[in-house]
Amino acid sequence: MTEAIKRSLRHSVAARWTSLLIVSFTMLCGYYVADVMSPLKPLIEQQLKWTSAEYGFFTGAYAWFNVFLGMLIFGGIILDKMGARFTGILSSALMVAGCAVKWWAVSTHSLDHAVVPLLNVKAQVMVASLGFAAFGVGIEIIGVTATKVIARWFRGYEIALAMGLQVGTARIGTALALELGAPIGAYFKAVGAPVLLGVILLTIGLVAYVFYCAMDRKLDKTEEESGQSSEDEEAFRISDIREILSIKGFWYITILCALFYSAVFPFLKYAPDLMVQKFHVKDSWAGAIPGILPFATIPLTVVFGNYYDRKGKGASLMIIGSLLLVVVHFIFTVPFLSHWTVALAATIVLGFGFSLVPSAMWPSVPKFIPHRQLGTAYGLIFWTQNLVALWGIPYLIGYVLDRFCITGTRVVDGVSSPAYNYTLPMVIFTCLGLLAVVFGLLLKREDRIKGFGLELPCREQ
Ligand SMILES: C[C@H](N)C(=O)N[C@@H](CCCCN)C(=O)O
Repeated sequence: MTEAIKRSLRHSVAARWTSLLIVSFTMLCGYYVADVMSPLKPLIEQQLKWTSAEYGFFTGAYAWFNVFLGMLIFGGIILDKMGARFTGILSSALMVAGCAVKWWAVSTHSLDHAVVPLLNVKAQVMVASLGFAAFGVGIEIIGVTATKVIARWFRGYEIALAMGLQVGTARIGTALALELGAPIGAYFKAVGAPVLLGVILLTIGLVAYVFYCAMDRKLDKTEEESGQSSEDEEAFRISDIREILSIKGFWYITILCALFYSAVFPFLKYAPDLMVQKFHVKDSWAGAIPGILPFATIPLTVVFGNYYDRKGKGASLMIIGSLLLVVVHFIFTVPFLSHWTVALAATIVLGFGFSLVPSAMWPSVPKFIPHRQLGTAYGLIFWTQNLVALWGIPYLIGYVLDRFCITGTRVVDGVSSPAYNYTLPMVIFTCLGLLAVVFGLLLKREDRIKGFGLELPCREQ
């Protein structure tokens, strides 16, 4: 056997980075579609006559199947049992199909005036929501798949930088959606236009993933030939779930993830309104300051990922990131700090927190979970995050706002809407951040006891 055959493909710099490029591109397309409807809310209300409640119903659909049908848990298990090729193609195809259904629903007139019996929901809203729910399964499972793919190719190399680059690239998709969604919709005078662009992008992403599959097959072959398949290739057993759940560090990182993202993702959904209600930003500029966040995180995630690879300190980075979150939310809580420059400065600091934690959290999991169980482990983490951060907390904040925070009525261009005091929701976000710090500290202590190596560099020196 020649030396060239003996070496696994993952030792090739070009192959490693090409695989990262491909899966990151597929993720970018997914993140574009995940966020493209947010800047279209006014157009949706004007053209499709959806109410805010209907828009909220649609937005929440993202997590329906993931959370209530446990699709993320099954997705993680399928990934460990069937591999990245099968799972990646399946989830990419699901994203395309879900987005196509959503596009059809918002573009057709055949659903006009139809209502779903018993549920009393407009048929158009329901079909678009079902499409978005299917897309939600696809994007979350491809997220788990991409993370495991990167962990496999970059083990012992620049794993945190690679995961940071993947997250940073995906955030370009978010930024494109926020920046381009409304202008494309306005140019074509159609909500469906930027959604159709999403279908096209996702189809290209699927084709790109098919190319990745060829590399993955080649990686399997070279790993086999070089005798490196070892425990990675052992079949996944259902009893592995028990094993994963018996690791205290796994619980700490899962809870930290749920708390941290609960203080970021739902906050971002309400941030434009907070800017208007507390910082007296004009309605038309509501999204300008929160919109800075994805841009700030693109380079920072990469910088912190690189730092973790070279210097380590993963648990400390997660604690610092969570602390920054507490500071930012506390600033947003203080009633007299209401100048827009405060909001701008706080959002930039939030960008640091929102980069520090993801750059350190995702590459830390392979330090204490064996590769063959990684899909299931990430699936369980994503499921908990979907349940708490993407479904439970947004619902709680909406309830708290309606029940306890209405202070009067605002009238803009002759249209009246409730005026809110955001102090209580911001106290909730601050507490979530504080709890994230506590679980970060617990994780660091567990790391010291068990020696996971979270404070050590990821890259073999
Ligand atoms: C929303 C999704 N479940 C999520 O957690 N996304 C993370 C990145 C996770 C992928 C890590 N390779 C995010 O910060 O967007």
